[in-house]
Amino acid sequence: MSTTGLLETIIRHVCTCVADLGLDAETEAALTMPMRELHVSIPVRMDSGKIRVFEGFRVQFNDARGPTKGGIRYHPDESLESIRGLAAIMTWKCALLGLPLGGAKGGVVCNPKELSEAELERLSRAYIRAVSRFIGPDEDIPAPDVYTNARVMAWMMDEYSRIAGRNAFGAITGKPLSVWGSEGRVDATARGGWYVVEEAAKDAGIDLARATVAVQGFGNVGSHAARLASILTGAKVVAVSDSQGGVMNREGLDINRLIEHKHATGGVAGFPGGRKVSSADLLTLDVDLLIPAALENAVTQENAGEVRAGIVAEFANGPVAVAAESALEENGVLLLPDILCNGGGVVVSYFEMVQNATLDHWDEAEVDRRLRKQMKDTYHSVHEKALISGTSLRRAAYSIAVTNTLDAMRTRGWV
Ligand SMILES: NC(=O)C1=CN([C@@H]2O[C@H](COP(=O)(O)OP(=O)(O)OC[C@H]3O[C@@H](n4cnc5c(N)ncnc54)[C@H](O)[C@@H]3O)[C@@H](O)[C@H]2O)C=CC1
Ligand SMILES: O=C(O)CCC(=O)C(=O)O
Repeated sequence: MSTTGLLETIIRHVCTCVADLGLDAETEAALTMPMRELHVSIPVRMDSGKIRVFEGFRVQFNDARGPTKGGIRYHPDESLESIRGLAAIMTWKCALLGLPLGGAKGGVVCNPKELSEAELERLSRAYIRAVSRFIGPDEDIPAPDVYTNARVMAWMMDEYSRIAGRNAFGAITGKPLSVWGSEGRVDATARGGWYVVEEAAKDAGIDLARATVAVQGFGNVGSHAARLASILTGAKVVAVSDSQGGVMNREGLDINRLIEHKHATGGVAGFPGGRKVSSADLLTLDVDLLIPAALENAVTQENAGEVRAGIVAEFANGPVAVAAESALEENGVLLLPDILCNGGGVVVSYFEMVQNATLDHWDEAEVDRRLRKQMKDTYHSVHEKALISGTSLRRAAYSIAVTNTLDAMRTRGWV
């Protein structure tokens, strides 16, 4: 899965809106250029005693609607270009969901699987030192993304607090509960995605209780998506994969046992309750619902024609390349766009910010009630817009997001 081309994809989506809304070239430039980019070198002392210098990024794409928000990725193939694209996605996601936030994303070029726990902690703290002047509860609030988690967020919050000289819990979200993370953040992206899928399936006349599901990616988003499938909807997960390989079982996979297997062995491959399937073949299995929950560009022009699922729900960011969309559309595949479908993570991150700012703590039922309403309401506003304008859900979602952002930019006198 290539991470290149993501920004071009997002720019194409925005430019379609610019044309739909009849905007001029200067406004298009203001909507497609990142506001600020940090490109940092991060020296870290390794366990061997030697210094290794890592490359890191933080892109703050647009803050017209509020402080910028978005995760931090640790990945060997990370690049400024892909972080730009992901920061742009965050801008449109927050605007679509009506959050008082702009969009950002960060990344470090590294392979966390090759780092010891102590090296990972030193790297995470050093990254925060490198970007600390540009982030903060009122400026830009990082969160977890690919190959980072609540543990990493705790180190980052602690390092930021040391620099600030005070407890700054609200500087980072996705933290552990002991340092005022929010209930429900850990599975919020997957849960929010299912709330969108539930509504879309109803509108499409699909009975999820009889549906089969394939999930690509078995990390935070993918494993919770697989676990919640039967709990929330009764749907049966028949295939999952991660970076090491995949497993399938037409009778349904036992997801709790699969999670145990992944903890014990490091991957889903070799799970005794199913047979082998490659991550690429999983995408074209005969299932009702395909959930790409790994990296960008999983569905491309090359394999889009072979996708047999009736619904593709983008739980990952940018998993369907722009060039693949027409083939999916021609085959009648209903595509649920990322800025709608995976917004549950940032919604509960926003709830975490609100709780931190007001020294409050909401219970899990309260978080879930608010998340469910926000996701379902947003789906319906996108669906209604798509019906009225006769466009895809993606185009309708971008239209709402760009209009909301543009309203703030115009009101502030930027364009
Ligand atoms: N964590 C969050 O709250 C949110 C994450 N996302 C997006 O969801 C996606 C997944 O993120 P997380 O689950 O947080 O990351 P993660 O690091 O927890 O999991 C990533 C998973 O993808 C797998 N993977 C990597 N390459 C693969 C390949 N070629 N084939 C199959 N699986 C592969 C990894 O093995 C791992 O299981 C990303 O696009 C991320 O940006 C979106 C919204 C929020
Ligand atoms: O929770 C957050 O603030 C950001 C989540 C994120 O990175 C994403 O939605 O892609």
